[in-house]
Amino acid sequence: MIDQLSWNSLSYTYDGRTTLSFPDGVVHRGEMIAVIGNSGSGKSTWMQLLSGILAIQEGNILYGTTSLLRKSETQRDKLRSRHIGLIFQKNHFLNDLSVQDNLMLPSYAVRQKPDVSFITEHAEKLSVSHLLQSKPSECSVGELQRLSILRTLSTKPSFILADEPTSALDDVNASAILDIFETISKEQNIGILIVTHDQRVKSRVSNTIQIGK
Ligand SMILES: Nc1ncnc2c1ncn2[C@@H]1O[C@H](COP(=O)(O)OP(=O)(O)OP(=O)(O)O)[C@@H](O)[C@H]1O
Repeated sequence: MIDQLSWNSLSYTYDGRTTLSFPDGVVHRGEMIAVIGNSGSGKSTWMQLLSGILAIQEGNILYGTTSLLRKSETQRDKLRSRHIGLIFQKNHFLNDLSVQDNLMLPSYAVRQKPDVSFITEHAEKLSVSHLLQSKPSECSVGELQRLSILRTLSTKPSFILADEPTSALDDVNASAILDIFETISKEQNIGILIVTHDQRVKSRVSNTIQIGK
């Protein structure tokens, strides 16, 4: 378990040309923050750095007191799977499998036995328990977004990094997703970082980090 995620003096250069610099930040478990920036400002790059998908070029990232600096890709993958849950804008579900089987895949990926009672209990809380035997293709966009939150929760992360989780949703569904994040952060003491250009998120978080101008 780690209590905080922090990063400092972070910058990243693509092809020796485009240099992106990021403001320093720290997020604690139980907090919910927004990372806001215009298109092209570097939000995806920042998210990939924080989650260890990209290697650090400049600066440092700490999971608790463990630095990602000079860690191999395999070491970063391990740290990510232990501490971080990722939610992407496009939900990647396998349509040949039931929703429930999809929800169990992350546990198999880290060689753990899926916690079926956790999935059942949280499916109830997220109002998706009636979908567990359905195919992902039979679910709505809002339902898939709630299912992807459940899939991430099943790995019991300390922090969740969510990429534009509300941008494709109408006001009602966006508000429902933000309600769920708020409950998760409080009840399960998870730090939630929402990467977005959706201004609706700003009023719902305790802190906003602006990337770019
Ligand atoms: N693989 C890459 N190679 C070269 N340049 C890249 C690469 N990925 C991103 N960039 C550049 O880095 C800058 C930031 O891109 P990034 O995708 O991080 O921004 P973003 O804020 O997530 O944008 P959006 O909101 O449009 O998804 C852009 O100018 C982009 O063209």
